[in-house]
Amino acid sequence: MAELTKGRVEAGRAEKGHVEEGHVPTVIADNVHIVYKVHGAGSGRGSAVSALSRIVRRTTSAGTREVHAVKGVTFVAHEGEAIGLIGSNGSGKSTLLRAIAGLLPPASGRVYTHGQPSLLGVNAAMMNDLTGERNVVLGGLAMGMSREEIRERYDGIVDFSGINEKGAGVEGSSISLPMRTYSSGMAARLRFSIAAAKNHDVLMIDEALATGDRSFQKRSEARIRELRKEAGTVFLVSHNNKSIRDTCNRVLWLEKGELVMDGPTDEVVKAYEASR
Ligand SMILES: Nc1ncnc2c1ncn2[C@@H]1O[C@H](COP(=O)(O)OP(=O)(O)OP(=O)(O)O)[C@@H](O)[C@H]1O
Repeated sequence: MAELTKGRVEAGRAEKGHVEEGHVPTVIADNVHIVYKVHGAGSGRGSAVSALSRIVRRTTSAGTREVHAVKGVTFVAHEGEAIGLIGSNGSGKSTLLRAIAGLLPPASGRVYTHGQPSLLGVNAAMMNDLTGERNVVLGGLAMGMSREEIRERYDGIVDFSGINEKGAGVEGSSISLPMRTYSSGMAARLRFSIAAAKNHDVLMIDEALATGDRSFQKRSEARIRELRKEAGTVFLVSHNNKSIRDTCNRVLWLEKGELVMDGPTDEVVKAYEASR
């Protein structure tokens, strides 16, 4: 399996003066293929007895199956773009996002990124037994903020999340309660708020907006627009076409791991909706 090549797009930076404003590349995916190897596929293959017998017979697992999740995807993302990823269930959206974040090595092809991409998933780790307050600090540190920056932005993060608002759950200051007492929506809001407090070169969001209520979604969409203005690139995976239309200026449409269409939001979403 080829190594993931994550080079900085120095060329884009170095030649910034020569590159048309707003066209500095931040992510280049060059014919990226991602293959999962699933061990223990097939009936009985996953049992301890069959694993032991394979060790004794020194055979490699006959039950290993490959899932070719992303097939030859190529695109260039630029500063200031918000790119939506759409497609049916299992079309490879999350896999492509994880590959851009450097969490999955391509079987072939390359991903070049400028700066450190941050993946904000609905499953981003939070410490359930710690209070929301402590999680803001830890999450901020994990995102690369200094303690000073976290102190400065703390109130903004909590206000943005709306965690302390009446009706968000427990009345009063929920931020001082352990995370395990939060609903999944409240936890997702806090995660988004922490990540959105920082300016990112490349921010990737996987369905995080789907969990908040409408007013939180509006705030999040506005913040994504701001992040774009601050010269970042935002990727958004969502099944909510409205969210994609309201937030993204460009859309990549994947089906069965292949890039079907790449273009302005309106055109691609229309074609996608017409195909269903
Ligand atoms: N960890 C894994 N191991 C093996 N196969 C996987 C793994 N994760 C995803 N897949 C497979 O890869 C393909 C693409 O999955 P992926 O989660 O990227 O799709 P998606 O477009 O994000 O789907 P959804 O819209 O349902 O979230 C699917 O066939 C899926 O079964």
